[in-house]
Amino acid sequence: MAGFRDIDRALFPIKSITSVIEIFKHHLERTSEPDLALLSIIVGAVENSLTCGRPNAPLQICDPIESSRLPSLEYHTVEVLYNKFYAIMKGAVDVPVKNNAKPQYATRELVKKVSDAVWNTLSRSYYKDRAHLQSLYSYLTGNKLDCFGVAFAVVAGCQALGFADVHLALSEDHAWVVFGEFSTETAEVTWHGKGNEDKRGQEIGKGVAARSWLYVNNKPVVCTRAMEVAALVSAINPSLNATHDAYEVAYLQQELLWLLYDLGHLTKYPMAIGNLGDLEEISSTPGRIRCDILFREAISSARSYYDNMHVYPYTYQGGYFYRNKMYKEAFESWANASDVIRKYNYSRDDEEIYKEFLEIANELIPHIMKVESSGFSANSILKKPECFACLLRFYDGICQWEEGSATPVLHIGWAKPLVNTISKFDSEVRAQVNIVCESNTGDSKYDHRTQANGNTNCLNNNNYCISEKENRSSDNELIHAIESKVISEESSDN
Ligand SMILES: CC1(C)CN=C(N2CCN(c3ncnc4sc(CCF)cc34)CC2)S1
Repeated sequence: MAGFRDIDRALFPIKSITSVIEIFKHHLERTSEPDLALLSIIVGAVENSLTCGRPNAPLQICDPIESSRLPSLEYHTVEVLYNKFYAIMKGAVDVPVKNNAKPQYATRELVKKVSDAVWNTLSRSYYKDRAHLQSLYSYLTGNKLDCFGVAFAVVAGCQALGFADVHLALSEDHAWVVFGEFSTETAEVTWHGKGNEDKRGQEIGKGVAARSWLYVNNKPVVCTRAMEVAALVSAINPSLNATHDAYEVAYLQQELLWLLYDLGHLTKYPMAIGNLGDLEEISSTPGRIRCDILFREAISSARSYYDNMHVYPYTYQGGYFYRNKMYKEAFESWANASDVIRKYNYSRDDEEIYKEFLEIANELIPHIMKVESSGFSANSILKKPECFACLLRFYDGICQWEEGSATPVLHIGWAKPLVNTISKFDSEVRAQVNIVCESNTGDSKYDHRTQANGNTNCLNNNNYCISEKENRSSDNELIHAIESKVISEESSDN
């Protein structure tokens, strides 16, 4: 088999987390390209045995990493699964072999056939959002995959068939493939969300779909083979249940992410850096950079390589500040996240990021206001105009997200916490927020019609800009405008 080399064989049977890391090291450092199917089967087997295993297995008191509760993973077990995967792929596509030379680039037809091969071997009905359905181990032993897992399996299948041009493309909530001589062809290979007809085989949205956050304005993470390994490592799920993680699985994920980080394979992968930051916040690795630095690196990666069109790097950072009671900094991260989403039109495929902003606006910020207004301190954020400015920028971004969208974002549930939050700042604090107006900046999302008022709403920390024509001279008018929206909606609701 392509995947198995003597060195791999020598590392079996796998009895420890350390030997899994050795196999990844070998594939990443000493092979032309890492074998996605082999690595996914191995981590899937390890994750399965430590998170879905027998609940009352005798808890051995032992070194959790060297001789963990891991039942030893035999070479034969992995070999059988690997051969099964290869047979499914080989059977699905009779790769035309002309004068013994297989075509070197994949075609849309081939990609669709591989996607069909995976699709048609999945269980008829299962809970798609369940944990531990992301690996080829889950696919080959249980015929179950989540939506990311299907996309990954297609790329691993194309690799097994010898098509080195097929790569995984990742947005913040969807996955597809790129292929062809210049990686310019794109194809849907999996489903997205609930109750949506899948678009498998079609190229990625050019039209109105392209303006939605789901396709990140055509700035997806286009993976190399090593970044595909980073994606399968990011998809490792250490959850034992709703409240506990299997610490050996979390340790394995953290060590593998550091290995990929040191080899430079996370440089263009903001979410993987963010995942590593989350793991480091829980349990920091001695001698490694701090988690807050990692969150900053994720943001600069998104700004450098993806035109700052990704939201999650700012919500990784905002979540960290919030958990560590650094509320002023959290407001700034969330305002920066809002500056990203304002550039998009809201579409019904964007539920995940909608829920993210809803939780920030209606749970996290109100919680901060509650704790800040209970204790009296001169250092309170309620005394800081820059905090008020960040909040206005945060809300303004969501308002602009809604503007020009076919689907509304805001409803009465948003307005009450919003008014409640804004009115916690005294007028002399609010008055210190400098309201200035700037002209239209950057290419507008209103597909190049000038906006009704000819200006873009924009705001940075020390000035809040509203469109001149509306010219709300003070934010009191803003509050009255919002309150009147609340009242009018309440009356229409009754
Ligand atoms: C700030 C947060 C709420 C914390 N975790 C977040 N995520 C957890 C990890 N996520 C991811 N991490 C690595 N790679 C990918 S590719 C992808 C789209 C489906 F394929 C998601 C995702 C998604 C985002 S965002």
